[in-house]
Amino acid sequence: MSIEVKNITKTYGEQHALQDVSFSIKTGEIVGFLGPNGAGKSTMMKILTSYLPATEGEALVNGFNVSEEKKNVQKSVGYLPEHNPLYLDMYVREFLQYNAEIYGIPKTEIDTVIAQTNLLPEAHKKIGQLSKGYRQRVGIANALLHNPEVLILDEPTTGLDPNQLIEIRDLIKNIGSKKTVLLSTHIMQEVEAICDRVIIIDRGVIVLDKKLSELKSDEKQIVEVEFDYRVEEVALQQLPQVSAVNNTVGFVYEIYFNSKEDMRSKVFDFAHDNGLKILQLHQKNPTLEKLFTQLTTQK
Ligand SMILES: Nc1ncnc2c1ncn2[C@@H]1O[C@H](COP(=O)(O)OP(=O)(O)OP(=O)(O)O)[C@@H](O)[C@H]1O
Repeated sequence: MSIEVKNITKTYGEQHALQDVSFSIKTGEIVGFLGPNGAGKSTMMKILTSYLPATEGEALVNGFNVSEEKKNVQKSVGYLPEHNPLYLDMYVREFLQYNAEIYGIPKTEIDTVIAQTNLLPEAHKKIGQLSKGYRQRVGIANALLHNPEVLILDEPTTGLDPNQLIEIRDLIKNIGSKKTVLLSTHIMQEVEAICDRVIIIDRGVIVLDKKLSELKSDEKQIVEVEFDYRVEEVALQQLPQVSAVNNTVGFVYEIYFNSKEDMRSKVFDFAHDNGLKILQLHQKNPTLEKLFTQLTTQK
């Protein structure tokens, strides 16, 4: 096991941030830690990186106890905190070099992580001059410097534009093929795009822990599409096996299909036949959406 959490409770004064939380993550898994604001995601991640002590319970990372073997835990974990702390006046390479020196990491690793995170075209710039997406890459490169077995990423894609979002998701997926990854998010699509498994937490309590493959609905799917122009909902309802169409915002539509087959190609053909351009197109898992709403809505 890469991560083992056993009955962790964390209180801040009167505030119960985590209550009797247990889960384990196998080596090589990419797990999404999903929950609404204030659910306890960052608190759990800080405990797993030995940054915060738990009030009760025990956690092991890479076999090391987070409260008793902090050094070994930190060697095993790469951590990207929620507000990615960077020195904006430093150049990318200088920043990575600075951190490598502090932790006694050979200089050769700098080129490795720059290549791994596709930072090379921006590596000569000051961090303050980089886009948010590239700053996230610097944060991830920094987390990878000591070649840790486990990566803990706290909301790695918050605030990114759609292109950067796709790039960072691809990067995490790629890294996840070699390492164990725990990433927090409050975006369901994120989990579907990147993760093997989802753990949903709400008000400090785990309310669901399942593999995504177990959650996939066989008969239903939602296709979310953004066109470059307005489309009548009735026109989309003519697509095969449509049960409902919902214009969520602007030219973005959710199309509910009763079908096992991937219906994105049908939506693509529809756009082509009607002279429309597709700006975004993806499938959503109605089961996960429904579960998230059911499990995290204030009772
Ligand atoms: N240092 C602190 N002192 C007091 N309360 C805190 C502290 N840090 C977090 N909390 C509280 O603990 C709860 C869990 O917070 P946490 O930041 O872990 O949630 P989160 O799921 O990461 O939220 P978000 O998605 O908004 O980042 C919240 O109610 C928060 O206000």
